[in-house]
Amino acid sequence: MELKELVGLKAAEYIKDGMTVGLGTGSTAYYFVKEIGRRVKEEGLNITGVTTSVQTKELATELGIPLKSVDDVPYIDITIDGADEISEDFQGVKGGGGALLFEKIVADHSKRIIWIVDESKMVKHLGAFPLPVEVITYGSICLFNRFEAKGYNPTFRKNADGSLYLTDAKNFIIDLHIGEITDPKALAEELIHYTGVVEHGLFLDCVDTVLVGTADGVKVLEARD
Ligand SMILES: O=C(CO)[C@H](O)[C@H](O)COP(=O)(O)O
Repeated sequence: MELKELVGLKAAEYIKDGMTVGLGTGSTAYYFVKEIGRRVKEEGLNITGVTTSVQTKELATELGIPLKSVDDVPYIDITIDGADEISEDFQGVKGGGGALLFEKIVADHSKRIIWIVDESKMVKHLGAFPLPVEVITYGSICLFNRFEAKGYNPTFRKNADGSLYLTDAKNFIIDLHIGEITDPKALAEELIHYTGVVEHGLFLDCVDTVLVGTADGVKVLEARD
């Protein structure tokens, strides 16, 4: 079994009847959502899902998982999502799949967050993976130029056909190729203050548990210990 599937199935064990569950986005979260769909159908699992992207909403709907908008629940009990990089001190980069904005809104509304990754995502310091920044389309070239002047090596995210990628909220993504991020908190603070930046992919001090798929099985890392 693929490591992504292994952690996706393991994560589903954390879901109990009656929970409101944040459903993440990406190829790892896919296996989790599929398993939740199976349990809803075959075992009568009674949960309410809150999705983090149009892609996950379509999958969850197809699987028959009851859904609500994040605006219609008082809180989310637990959110299971993927990540692109997780540092030794449990800071994360997300948004490789383009869903960082909705993922962060759902994360902010969640009592517990579990990230599911294969071991290739666990790093000493963040920065090998490009850092996504979601920006409104108006003025995005001005922002791009400012990032370039800062030495952040920006690139506009594009689709396979070369057109500019649009997020679910109809914004652009500028990926920053910064290299090692020595002070993620300072960078997060800087990025969010550029006019036109909607959100960035630094997810700091938010994860509770990380499930890491390894060749020897799933490792459970508690971030708050
Ligand atoms: O943040 C994300 C989407 O915006 C994903 O969780 C992240 O990109 C990991 O995806 P995958 O499990 O496919 O590697």
